[in-house]
Amino acid sequence: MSEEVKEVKIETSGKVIQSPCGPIIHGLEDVLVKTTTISDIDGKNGILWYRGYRIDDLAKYSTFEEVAYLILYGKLPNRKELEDFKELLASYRDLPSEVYSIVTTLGKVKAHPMLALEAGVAALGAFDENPNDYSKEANLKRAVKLTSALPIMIAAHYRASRGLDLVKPRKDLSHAANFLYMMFGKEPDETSTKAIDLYLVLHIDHEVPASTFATLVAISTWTDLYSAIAAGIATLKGPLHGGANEAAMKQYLEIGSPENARPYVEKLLAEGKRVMGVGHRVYKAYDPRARIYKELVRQLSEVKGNMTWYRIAEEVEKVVLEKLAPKKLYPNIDFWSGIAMYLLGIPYEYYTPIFAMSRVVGWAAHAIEYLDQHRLFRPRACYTGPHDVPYVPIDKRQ
Ligand SMILES: CC(=O)SCCNC(=O)CCNC(=O)[C@H](O)C(C)(C)COP(=O)(O)OP(=O)(O)OC[C@H]1O[C@@H](n2cnc3c(N)ncnc32)[C@H](O)[C@@H]1OP(=O)(O)O
Ligand SMILES: O=C([O-])CC(=O)C(=O)O
Repeated sequence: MSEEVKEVKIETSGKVIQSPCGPIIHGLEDVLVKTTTISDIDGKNGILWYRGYRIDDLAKYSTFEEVAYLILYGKLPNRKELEDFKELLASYRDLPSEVYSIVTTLGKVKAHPMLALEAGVAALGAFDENPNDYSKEANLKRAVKLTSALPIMIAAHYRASRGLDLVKPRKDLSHAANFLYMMFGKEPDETSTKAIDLYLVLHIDHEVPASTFATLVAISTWTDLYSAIAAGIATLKGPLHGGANEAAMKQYLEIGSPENARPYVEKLLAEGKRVMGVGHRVYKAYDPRARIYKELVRQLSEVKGNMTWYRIAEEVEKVVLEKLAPKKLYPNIDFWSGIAMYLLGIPYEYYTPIFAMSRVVGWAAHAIEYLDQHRLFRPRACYTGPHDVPYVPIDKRQ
C-alpha cells in the first residue's frame, strides 16, 4: 500500500462500535483484506461463483476433482489434465506411519476428529521433503498432498475410535468413493458417492470466512502451509462456522419427530437462542449451496427409505422462514448437509472434518494467492485499561 495514503475511509453496512480510539468494525464485517479470483459471493441475491463459474453449473456437471483443479490452477481441466490430476491425487494416498499413529491414538481416546486433523496436518509438515521451499509450485504440490491426506486421517480416526482395523486407501477410486471405502471397508454405491462428491464440490471455497482468514493471518507471517491449514481447521471447528453442521444434526436428533419441530424452534427463539444452520454473515438470502444440497438430501432420503430427518428439517425451515427470514436469516449449507451424512451412516462428529476435507483446497488456494500480494496482518486493539500502575512487590499485594 502507498505510503502517501494517510487517511482511509472504510465503508461498512455492518456493526460499528465506537471506542475511545475510534470506530471498531465489529467482527471485521465487510472489511476487504485482499483481492481474489478464486470465488465470489452475491449475498443479496444468494449467488456463488468459483473462478467465475456459477456453483449451480459446477454442482450439476462437475466432480470434486474437476472443481479442485479449477480452484487450485484457475481453469477447468481438459480430459488429459483431469486424468493427470486424478493420478496425482491418487499417488499421494498415503501417510507416514507416525502421522497414522498420531491420528489413530487421538481416535482411540475419542478426541474430536477436528483435533486429530489439526494435529495430523501439523505432523505431516514434519515430513515435508523441502521445508525451505516456499515457491508457488512447492505450495501447490503441498496443497494436493494435503487434499489426499485429510480423508485418510478422517477415516483412520473413525476406524480407530471404534476399534476397527484400518482400511488402506485405493488408488483406482474417485476421491469421494475412496473416502467412503476407507471409512466402511466396502466399495460405496453410486448414490452415496454422489452425496459425498456434491458435498465436497459445495464446500470447496467461500471467499474469506473466518477459517480462510485464519489461514491467511498465519501465512502472512511466512509460516509454512501445513501450519496455516492447521489454523484453518482449528477455526472451522467452532459451531458458529463449520461446526454448525454437527450442531444442526444434534438439533434434529433432539427434536426427534416432525411434530416436535415447531414447538422446539419457537421455544429456542423465545429463549433468545440460535437455530443452528441458519444465518450468515454475507448471505442475506437463501444460501445457494443449501438450496442445491436440500434437493440431494430429499432424493437420498427417498432412496434410503427414511424421510424423518428431511421432514424434521423441513418443519424447522418453515418456522425459520416465517420468523427469521424477515431479519434476512435463512438456512445455510450446514442446515441440510448433516442429514445426508447421517443417512450414509456417518457419525455427526465427522461432518465438520468432511467439510475441512474439501475446504483444504480453498484454504491452500487463498494462502498461495495471498503470498503474491503479501503483507503481514497486524491490526490494533483499543486499550481501555490503566497505564503506569505503581508496581507492588508480591508480599505487599492484597
Ligand atoms: C459454513 C458456515 O460457516 S455458515 C454459518 C454456520 N453457522 C451457523 O449456522 C450458526 C448459527 N448462525 C449464527 O450464529 C449467525 O447467523 C452467524 C454467526 C453465522 C453470522 O452471524 P453475524 O453475521 O455475526 O450476525 P449476528 O451474530 O450479529 O446476528 C445478527 C442478528 O441475527 C440473529 N441471529 C443470527 N443467527 C441466528 C440464528 N441462527 N438463529 C436466531 N437468530 C440468529 C442474532 O441474534 C442477531 O439478532 P439481534 O440483532 O436481534 O441481536
Ligand atoms: O462464508 C462464511 O462466513 C461461512 C461459510 O459459509 C463458509 O465458509 O462456507
